[in-house]
Amino acid sequence: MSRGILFVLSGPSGVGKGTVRSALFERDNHKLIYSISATTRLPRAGEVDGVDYFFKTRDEFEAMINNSEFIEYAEFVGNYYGTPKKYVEDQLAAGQDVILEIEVQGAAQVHKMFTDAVFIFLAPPSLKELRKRLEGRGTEEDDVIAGRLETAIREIILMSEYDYAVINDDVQTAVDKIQTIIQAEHYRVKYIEDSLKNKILLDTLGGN
Ligand SMILES: Nc1ncnc2c1ncn2[C@@H]1O[C@H](COP(=O)(O)OP(=O)(O)OP(=O)(O)O)[C@@H](O)[C@H]1O
Ligand SMILES: Nc1nc2c(ncn2[C@@H]2O[C@H](COP(=O)(O)O)[C@@H](O)[C@H]2O)c(=O)[nH]1
Repeated sequence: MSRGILFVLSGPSGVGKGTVRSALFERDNHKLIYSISATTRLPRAGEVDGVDYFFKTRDEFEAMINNSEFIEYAEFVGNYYGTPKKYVEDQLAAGQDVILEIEVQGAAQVHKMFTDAVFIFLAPPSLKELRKRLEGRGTEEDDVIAGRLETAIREIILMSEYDYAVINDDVQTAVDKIQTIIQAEHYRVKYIEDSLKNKILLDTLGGN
């Protein structure tokens, strides 16, 4: 069985990564597995431990860092965020595609470790629209929104390091594009089974 493909969806806070991922999963019949991150951020209203995030204290998170339990982790506007290693590695080994929804420092760490991973940058149509989305979500105080917008400028500059860039103007259009990327990645020559290559060659030589 061939390994699954690791997809990394990154982009500034508030661009719509979670919204686009949920819409993608509604269409995808869960062929793609979402990796739930750990964070020291406090849960927002309605967020559930083990569904949205694994919510940790700073001490718990730092113990996980010391035990090498993360593929990557980063500090983002005052909180830790990280991707638990075991779940992702188990799913990939079982042939499942996995998607990470993470900020850019973490994506850069994944890039070093997983050379076959596919990196998609979700971009806002403009910084003005990004601010509108962050304010409209209403989950952060003004000072945190300001910190996230300041970070967004540095993140958008890094877009050129990614394999693909998708502008999230309209959610369904962004999902169409990401679905196309996922499908295309499966047609890479390196994923064609040797048995299929042999069959093509043998059929040709047999003259049938
Ligand atoms: N294409 C879009 N057009 C208009 N609003 C959008 C669009 N996509 C997402 N939104 C809205 O923008 C806000 C932020 O979206 P979302 O929470 O999915 O962003 P995010 O990138 O996952 O944020 P974070 O990184 O902070 O978790 C939400 O209120 C969402 O409804
Ligand atoms: N490097 C990582 N970044 C992560 C991870 N999980 C989420 N994130 C990103 O953090 C910011 C803030 O998230 P929020 O839920 O507080 O709005 C956002 O860009 C997320 O994508 C992770 O495991 N590693």
